[in-house]
Amino acid sequence: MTTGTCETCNPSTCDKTCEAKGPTTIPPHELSNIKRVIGIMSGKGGVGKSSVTALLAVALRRSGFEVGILDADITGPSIPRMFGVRRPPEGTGQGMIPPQSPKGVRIMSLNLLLPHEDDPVIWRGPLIGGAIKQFWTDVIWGDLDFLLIDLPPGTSDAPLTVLQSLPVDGLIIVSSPQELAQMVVRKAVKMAALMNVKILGLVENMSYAVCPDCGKEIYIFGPSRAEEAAAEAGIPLLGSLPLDSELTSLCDHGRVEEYRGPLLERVMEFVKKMDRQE
Ligand SMILES: Nc1ncnc2c1ncn2[C@@H]1O[C@H](COP(=O)(O)OP(=O)(O)OP(=O)(O)O)[C@@H](O)[C@H]1O
Repeated sequence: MTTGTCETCNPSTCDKTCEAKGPTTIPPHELSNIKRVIGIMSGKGGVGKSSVTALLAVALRRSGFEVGILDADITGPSIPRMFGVRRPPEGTGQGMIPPQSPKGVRIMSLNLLLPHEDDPVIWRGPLIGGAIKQFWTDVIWGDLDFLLIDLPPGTSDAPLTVLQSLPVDGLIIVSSPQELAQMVVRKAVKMAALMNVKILGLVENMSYAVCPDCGKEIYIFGPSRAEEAAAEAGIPLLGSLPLDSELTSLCDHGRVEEYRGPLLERVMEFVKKMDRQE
């Protein structure tokens, strides 16, 4: 790899540990003033990465922060649906103004540009990477305290584009209690290390269910491995989240901002832990 051109670099074989990463990050739109960029990543699909992104946005917004979500999960976008946002961004001569959720979270997702929400996006890697970069360079995010990036699962082209081209301040890794998910956490952690991106911590989602009658915690997928997985990967554990069918239902109906259940308090705690790390 030569300094300044890490676009085509393979970080797992590059011996320079991405020292070119700094110079190649691209500037945001000139009318965007973003204080912190946080990526939400998972080693594998379906562990609740988008739900954790949405809850983080809700928690931050309720704490009075200006928040945006860049949905980089181009082929499987779910953020607009969770927030009930269908309006496309407003195009101006200068760029795109992202639509806002009812509570004021600014959202940009490819789904907002498609004629129908269920139209598939059958794109190859370079096109996907190009779209993600445009959501950074061509979207007028305005003044944001936090831009959350919902990354596609795994360690493929799209997360690589984000980590190489956008100035990500920290990553949150979402996992579920199954052993397989732990193995892929280690992959995600190694990728972040290769890209020199700080990991803010691990969140174990769907860790347990709470019995509605007696309040007992039931470990459906077996005992939580969150502490063990975080220690093994050498990253802080932000916490474990229970299963809550109210969250599923509100996400399905575009009303995640109305959620007031137990996961939100936990996510508020992550936010405080993240702040203490700064
Ligand atoms: N803690 C939870 N309690 C109840 N339902 C949950 C929880 N976390 C996620 N879900 C539900 O599980 C499903 C998958 O979640 P989500 O879309 O957030 O996963 P993901 O990891 O982003 O998936 P993908 O890999 O497709 O991007 C959704 O229907 C969501 O509402």
